Amino acid sequence: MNRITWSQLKIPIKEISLDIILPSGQSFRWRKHGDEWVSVLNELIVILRQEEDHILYRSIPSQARATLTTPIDVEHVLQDYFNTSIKLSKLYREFGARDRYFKTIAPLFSGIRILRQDPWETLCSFICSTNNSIKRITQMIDNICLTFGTYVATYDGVAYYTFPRPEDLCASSSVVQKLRELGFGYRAPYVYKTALQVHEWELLGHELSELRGSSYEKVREFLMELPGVGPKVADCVCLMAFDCHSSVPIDTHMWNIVQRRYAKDAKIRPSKSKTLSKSTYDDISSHLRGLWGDYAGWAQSVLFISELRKNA
Ligand SMILES: Nc1nc2[nH]c(O)nc2c(=O)[nH]1
Repeated sequence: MNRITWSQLKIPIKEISLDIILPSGQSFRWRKHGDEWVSVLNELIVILRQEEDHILYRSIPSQARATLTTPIDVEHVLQDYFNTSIKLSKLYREFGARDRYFKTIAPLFSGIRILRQDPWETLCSFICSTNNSIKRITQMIDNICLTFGTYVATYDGVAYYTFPRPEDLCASSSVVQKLRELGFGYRAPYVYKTALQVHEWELLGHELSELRGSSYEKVREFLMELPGVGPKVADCVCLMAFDCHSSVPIDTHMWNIVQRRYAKDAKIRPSKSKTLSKSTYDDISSHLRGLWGDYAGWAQSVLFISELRKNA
């Protein structure tokens, strides 16, 4: 019997649709149990249930933390994670006024917002995302948490773990072999070497989150120095963890949309190739940034998800 009480986060469904956002490739750690979404944030199991005018939430602290005195302000954690200070209906109106195609798509996909995720978890997850499906990435992320993370608690018969920190993933080079066994393939050494570099940077007294507030160009340049991080991975991480709201990632879904809808205006020649040259990538990305403005990455997400669902 579960006696944890529910609290309310005041945000209507048109501002946030959990059923659209949480399984759509921004985070790979949310699980649906009946009508509840469950994950781990800040070492807490967080349980969400969407209602028309608000989200109901409750949490279970990690067993290791249960005896600590300062309780975590879960409402604040969720407001931060869901970027609730950003008003989505206003953004949708602005995108619609700038872009006729967006205006036709938007009514079918309301409530799509960008999550503000932990930088390390996002970086590591998107290194795993190259040439990969959401289902497989989710499986890999489950495996890495189970093997290298710390146990939080069990809810509804499922054990939840934290996402491993960089130091957990670079303790020894045998990590690479273990990651390969967990299905990471050629991405295994990238995860290990990136963990090593980030950990060394942390030992110098830095943390990834200190890059929040830096320009998009600076954050992107930093990320692209890391093993396994190309333009698309860097742009996703910029957008979903570093507050670079104008970042526009271009993958095969976006490339398909661009060829159908934006190629003429962006002066992009159609191509059957699935891979983009650096200059085509940059041209498309900066054209869409110019079209949609400072929150271009939020508009990208609506179109990305519309294409994802079309191909599902
Ligand atoms: N909103 C977006 N989510 C994504 N997941 C993923 O793998 N790529 C993307 C993306 O471009 N946008």
